[in-house]
Formats: sequence, C-alpha cells, structure tokens
Amino acid sequence: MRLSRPAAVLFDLDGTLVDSAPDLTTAVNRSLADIDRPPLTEDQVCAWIGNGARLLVARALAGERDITVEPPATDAAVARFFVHYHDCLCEHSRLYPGVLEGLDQLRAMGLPMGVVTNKPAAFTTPLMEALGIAGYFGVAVSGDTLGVKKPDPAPLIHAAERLGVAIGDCVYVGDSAADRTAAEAAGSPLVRVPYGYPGDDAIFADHSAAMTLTVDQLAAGLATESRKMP
Ligand SMILES: O=C(O)COP(=O)(O)O
Repeated sequence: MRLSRPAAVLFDLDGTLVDSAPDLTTAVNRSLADIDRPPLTEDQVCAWIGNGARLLVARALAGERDITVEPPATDAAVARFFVHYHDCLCEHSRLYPGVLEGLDQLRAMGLPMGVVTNKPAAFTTPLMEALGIAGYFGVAVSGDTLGVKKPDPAPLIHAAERLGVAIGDCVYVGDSAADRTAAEAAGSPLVRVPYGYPGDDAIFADHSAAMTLTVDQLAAGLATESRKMP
C-alpha cells in the first residue's frame, strides 16, 4: 500500500489514540470485587478490549476471550462497570506517543478527521475531552451510536457520510481484528499502529494487508506525499 492523501482520516480510540487499559482494568476489577471475584491483571484485560464494554465485562466474568454464551451475571456486572468506569475514566489513560503531534499535522494539512470506536458513547467524548483531543474530530461514532459495532463496517461508513466523504477515500487507523475486518468490509485502507490491544487473534499475520505506522509517522508520510503532488 502506498501513502496518498485521503479524503479523511478515521481513527479507532482505545489502543490507537489512547492507552486506556489501566482505567479499564480498574473499572473491570471494581466490578468483579462487587461480586467477590478476584482481580484480573492488566495484560488479561488488554487481551479482551476492542469489542465494546459488554463483551469486555462478559469476557472478564468468563475468564476467557471466546465465549459463546454470556455468563448470567453479565447484565448486573455491565451496570456496575458503567458506574466504576465513569469514576476512573481518565485517571491513568494517556495519549500514545506521537498522537498529538500527528493530529496537529493532519489538521494543519486540512484533513477532516473522525473517531470510530466500540466504546460506549457515554465515555467516548468525555475521555477525548479529558485528554484534549475532542476538538480535532468532525465526528465520533461509538459502539452504541448505531445498532451495530465493528467488525461491522456500518460505523465506518456512517462516519465517512457524516464527514461528507466516501469511505473508500478514507484511511482507517486501528490496532485490532475488529478494526481490520471493519475496514476491509467498508473498503477503506487500514493503517495499523505498532502498539495497542490486538487481542489474541493472529490478525496481522498477513503483514502486507496493512501499513504499520504511528500517528505522527502517518502524518509525516502524508505531508511528504502531498508536497510531491504537482
Ligand atoms: O471495546 C472498546 O470498548 C474499545 O474499543 P475501540 O478499540 O474500538 O476504541
């Protein structure tokens, strides 16, 4: 894949722009403590992030990623998770290195930007505001904005529509299997960040399918390509 100026850049949030795992782990562990269950490590929680809050909590209750039936305590635990995550949303969450610089450069190039996350909307904008990045984005599509979430392509298509561009002309920047599958189904090139929460799927075994770049590297690459244009 060659870098060429897209119509817009869409970003995943958790694991791509923001390292939110420490606060997600706190909220999960407080929810488990409420029902006298032992805490999980941050590494365990990292492997289960990316498919929305409900599946994260269900995986934490089940103690595994691939669950076919939700544990019976899921509804109550999700409700407790919302309370706890609200309380600790941005205690330790931080932007990854290069994110702010990259967003600044992309904005200076006049590129519209959006966020497409599986995070519930109750947390998406508050977290972006707490980290000072909400103003960069013309649209934020959350896990509960539509009836479906990634890996369904609909949230990506919706974000592009809201920005007034074709999804096939956008680039999507993400870290996980859900991101890759959604981008492929939407017809949008994917840029993978070299960090995040890829889970335990062998998602990027085919390395040729996605460029691996940090956000500032992506911005610098696009700026260089733009300067070469006649
Ligand atoms: O699953 C989540 O809550 C986070 O999802 P994201 O990686 O799509 O931002």
